[in-house]
This record gives sequence, C-alpha cells and structure tokens, in this order.
Amino acid sequence: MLKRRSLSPLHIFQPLFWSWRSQAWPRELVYVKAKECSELLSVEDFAIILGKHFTTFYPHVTAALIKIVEKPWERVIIDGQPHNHGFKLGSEKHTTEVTVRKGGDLHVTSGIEGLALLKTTQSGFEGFIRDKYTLLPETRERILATEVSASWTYPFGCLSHIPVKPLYFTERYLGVKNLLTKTFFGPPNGGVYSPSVQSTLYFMAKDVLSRFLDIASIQLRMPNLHFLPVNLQSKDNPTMVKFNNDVYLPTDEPHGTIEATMNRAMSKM
Ligand SMILES: O=c1[nH]c(=O)c2[nH]c(=O)[nH]c2[nH]1
Repeated sequence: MLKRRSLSPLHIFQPLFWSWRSQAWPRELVYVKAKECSELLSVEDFAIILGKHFTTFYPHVTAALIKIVEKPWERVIIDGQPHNHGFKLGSEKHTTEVTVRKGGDLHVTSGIEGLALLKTTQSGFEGFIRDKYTLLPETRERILATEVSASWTYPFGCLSHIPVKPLYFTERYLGVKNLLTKTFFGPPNGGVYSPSVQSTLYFMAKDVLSRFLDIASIQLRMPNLHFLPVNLQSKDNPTMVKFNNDVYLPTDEPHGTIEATMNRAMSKM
C-alpha cells in the first residue's frame, strides 16, 4: 500500500480521455487499477493496463485509447536537503497516448509538453529565401527561445513485444528530454551555433532517432518566441538609447511555429 509520505510523483496521474464514449466514465476503475499496482509504473505502462482491462473485460469494446498527462511534481530541496514530503510543480509534462485493440494490437506514443528553452547567444537567422516582400535582415546574433512539444512513437505493434524492463518508458522519456536539451544548447562552454529554428529542430530530431533505435518516429513543434532588441531613437540623439545587449522586448504574437516529423526509413528493431 502507498503511504502518503512516500507518495511518488509517478503516482499522480491525470487520465484524460478514452474512446469508449458511450458509457459512463467509471472513474473508480482507474483508482482500482492504480491501487492494484504494487510498484512504480510509467504512465505508458499504466495506460496499457487500463487499455488491456477495457478490451478484455467488456465484450463490446474493440479498442481503447488512453491519454495520460503526468504532472511533474518535484521534491523540494531545503538548505541542500531533499524534503521528505514537500514537492513543487515543475514545468514540462510527460504525456502518453496508447491504443490497445482486442487481440493485443498496440500503439504507444510518448511525449513532452511545455519544455521551455532559451539561449542568449549562438543563434541567428540566415540563409533564408528572399523575395521582393522580404524585409527581415539576416542576423548571426539573437536570443533563441522556444517551448518544445515533442511526441514519438515506438515500434511495438503488440502487447507481447513491450520490453519487460521496469520503468523502461520513463527512462526513455528522460533520455529523450535530456538529448533534445543537449542538442538545442550544445556543450556547456561554447554551445553550438543555430542558423535557424528549422536547423536546430532538424538536428534535435535526428539525434533522437540516431541514439534511440527503439523510437520509430518523432514529431517536434517549436514556436519561435521572440525577444526583440529595444532601440529607442530620438531625432535629437539617435544613438542615445540604442540597443546595447541590454533591454529585450518579449513578444508573444505574432510568431512562427516550426514543426516537423522525422521517420526512420525502416525500424531497426
Ligand atoms: O529561426 C527562424 N525561423 C524562421 O522561419 C523565422 N522567421 C522569422 O521571421 N524569424 C525566424 N527565425
């Protein structure tokens, strides 16, 4: 049984939806299934348990789609010591979408929502196509900020192909998150130059597919969140309040959103 003091963030699930809409929502069933778990599970594994239940227990249910968002409650550190029952809510969320069909066919997608990243240099926008309407000058120096949404698919087509390793999906989620972050920033001292959001997104997706052979495809969505240099010029003194790496204007809108899906030509599994 879980004790309140030892409650792990991994047990604070928020199941959102399943496709079996014609029946009343048996919320208790989710609680019952959670209580039956004797050890920590990933949200993907819990979604699979629910999907298996609905497709085996009810003769008229042919498929179950389970979506879960895991909120990142993180243990707080007070004076350098992890608190034994204090948590604070982090930002990015671990998501999953699992479809289980009667007979055992399976489709598992995992993802990250709200991974906010910003670098203060080593970013530009250059080499883009120009036409008679293009006003934007090229630059090799700007702030690059975004909020990454990622989702990736696994090649396990049926329940019997899922790895038996405990917390396998959680480990993969943390690995993908770390690698996306590392590729975005580059090494801690020099970083890596980004000529565009498009280029950085491409390398982030490519690195994930190269590193994790059990990921079949990955979709990334990265809004280009602007921090514009502020120039305040007056007629009398045009240089008096020129931008000097000092004041930036964060603008929510308008902004472009760069999005791409990268697939492996053939799964290596
Ligand atoms: O990295 C960028 N990609 C764009 O497509 C774009 N468009 C824009 O105005 N600035 C940028 N930056």
